[in-house]
Amino acid sequence: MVNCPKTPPHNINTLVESLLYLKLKTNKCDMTDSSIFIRYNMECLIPPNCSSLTENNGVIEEFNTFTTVFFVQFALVRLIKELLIPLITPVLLTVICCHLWEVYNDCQRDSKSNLPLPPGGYGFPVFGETLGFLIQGKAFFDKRREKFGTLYKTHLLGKPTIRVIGVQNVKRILAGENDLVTAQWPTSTKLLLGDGSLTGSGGNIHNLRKKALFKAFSNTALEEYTKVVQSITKDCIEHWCTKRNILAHQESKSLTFEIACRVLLGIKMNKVEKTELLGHFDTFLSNLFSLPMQIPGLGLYKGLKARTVLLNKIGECIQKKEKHGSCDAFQDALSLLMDMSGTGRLSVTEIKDVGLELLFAGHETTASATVTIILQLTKNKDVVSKIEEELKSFGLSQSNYGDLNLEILNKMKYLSNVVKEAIRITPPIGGGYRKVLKTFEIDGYQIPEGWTVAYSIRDTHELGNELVLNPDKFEPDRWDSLQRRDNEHFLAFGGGRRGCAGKQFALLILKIFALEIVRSCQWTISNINPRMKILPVPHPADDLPATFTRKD
Ligand code: HEM
Repeated sequence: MVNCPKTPPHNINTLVESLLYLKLKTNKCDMTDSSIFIRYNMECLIPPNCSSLTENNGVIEEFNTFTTVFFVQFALVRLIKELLIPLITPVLLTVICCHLWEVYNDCQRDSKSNLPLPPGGYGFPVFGETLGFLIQGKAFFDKRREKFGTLYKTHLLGKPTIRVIGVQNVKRILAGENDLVTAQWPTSTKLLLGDGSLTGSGGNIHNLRKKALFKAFSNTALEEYTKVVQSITKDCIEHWCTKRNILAHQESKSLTFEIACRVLLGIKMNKVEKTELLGHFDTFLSNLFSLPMQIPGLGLYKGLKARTVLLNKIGECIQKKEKHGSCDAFQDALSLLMDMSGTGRLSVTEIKDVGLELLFAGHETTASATVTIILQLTKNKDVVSKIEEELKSFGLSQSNYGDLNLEILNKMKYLSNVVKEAIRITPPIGGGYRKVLKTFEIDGYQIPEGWTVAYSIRDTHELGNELVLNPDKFEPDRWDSLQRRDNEHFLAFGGGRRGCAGKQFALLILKIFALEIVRSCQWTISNINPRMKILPVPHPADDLPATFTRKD
């Protein structure tokens, strides 16, 4: 028999301790013999007036169950202490923080308004739903549209944001510039485009800068640009046919970058210079929507470095023009802007920022649209045939036909419809951001002062309406019947005071591109339903491998 401790154990812990102590320290007790083990414990536990252990088999059995329960409990307590608490605590803390984050953001509503905030959520503290947006792209917005409808709250790029979809509501925001809303791009976009840009300005300053741009996109200027755009496009398509196998998206970017550099800034480059500059531009563009933190290695930091290189290049162009004038037979947009600065309207810093903005606004957007044109013409052979017919009717089917001009291009209605339908079905710019100047109401919800409102072109076009039926179908002919009610369903160029400054120039580039590929080459695409990425502009994830050959 083992000596009992002087005082019998009173509770679970002491009992377990004594059992373990026994197990580990005394060799007198054979642990495989449970009866000795139980007997020892019973002797320690049973009250002194209890007769003999052997006479209390029922008690022993009861105690047997009792110790089993103890051990199970003991194991459970250890499991909870050592495994679950370290795991559960962070999850619990995250849930609490997210809840507080929701409450904090909801408190930013306009308390003077009785209207509720739209449905939706703000994601994780500080980051909001930005990471989901950057990682999932279009699927992020699709899921929310499905869940919350055409008006919802979110937290993007450091700001509580309300996303608005639908022609009428979007038009209300576009028309409300300077009254209900003002331009508000994410901090990263603002820093990268600069204070001197149109995007970064509001009120009178914005009006002045925009007026200065009118001259760069007047009909006279566009007529001059037509020849240059056509010549660059023809050379480029010729090069595609010689090369045969191309990555259509990469090549389109190279084409529109060359057009933008040449026509907008008057920069002529060799292949090496172009590749180098395009590399900087890609870095600049891919970081336009990044977290607002200037930390080495992060997007914004890289984007700002690329911006410096690009601004230096534009600065060189300005200096050259100041010394030697324009080296081209035509006046590029930068020269026209510099003319305006002669009258004291734009400073050199503004011209540089606007120059960079034009390069940004005019090159990726049109590259995205040219890829859509290639893709849609591949899928819709009947559309190609109709363009060919129209070219024939204008006597333009031969690829060696001389210079195009603005008048002919404007007369080609079917070609215009094709271009328009391409940017309806895949709008190069998905939408815009604004800051709310005073609280207003949409569909019974408040859009609070100080918040960001993001209007969506892409979702609105995708949804269609009673006039735009079958919105996922590529139907250039739909514009014949809708022509006069254009702005009721076509938002690709935005609208109001902040509508696209380069709209006519963009249409010019795209019409010339569609015309030249249809009349001079044939092509095939290996994957006609590529996965699409939406940032910075929509483009196929595989860059659209294609094979081009000359028609003749
Ligand atoms: C298919 C091609 C293009 C599309 C779909 C497009 C679309 C847009 C949209 C939707 C906006 C308004 C953004 C907002 O509401 O905040 C905009 C603004 C602007 N676009 Fe375009 N754009 C295209 C091509 C161009 C080109 C070629 C240029 C010039 C070279 C250009 C220059 C601008 C400028 C300067 C603004 C700012 C206007 C302002 O803030 O007042 N865009 N564009």
